[in-house]
Amino acid sequence: MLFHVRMNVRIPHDLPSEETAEIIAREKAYSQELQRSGKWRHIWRIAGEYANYSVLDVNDNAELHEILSGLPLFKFMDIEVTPLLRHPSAIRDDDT
Ligand SMILES: O=C(O)C[C@H]1C=CC(=O)O1
Repeated sequence: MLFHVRMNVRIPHDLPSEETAEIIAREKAYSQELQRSGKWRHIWRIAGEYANYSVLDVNDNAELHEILSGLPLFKFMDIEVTPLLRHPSAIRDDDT
């Protein structure tokens, strides 16, 4: 199942910089591992915002929730999820 996910990040300004850097490093490793596994298909920075648009390919809603709630930055994020399905006019074979 494909989901479009918008993640808006708001890290409190008073969080110590070492802690912020450590969380961001863990976030990067977590997301890159999921990208390598094929679960996290796309990640795009939204220009001018500390936010991203991502496409995740997961088995079900429960797996999506597990992945999103496991994000090291989860507690500093607002997340919007949109379920996707193949468009009847799509011509690419690899976008199901
Ligand atoms: O920077 C972001 O958009 C937040 C986050 C999501 C994946 C990742 O590596 O960082």
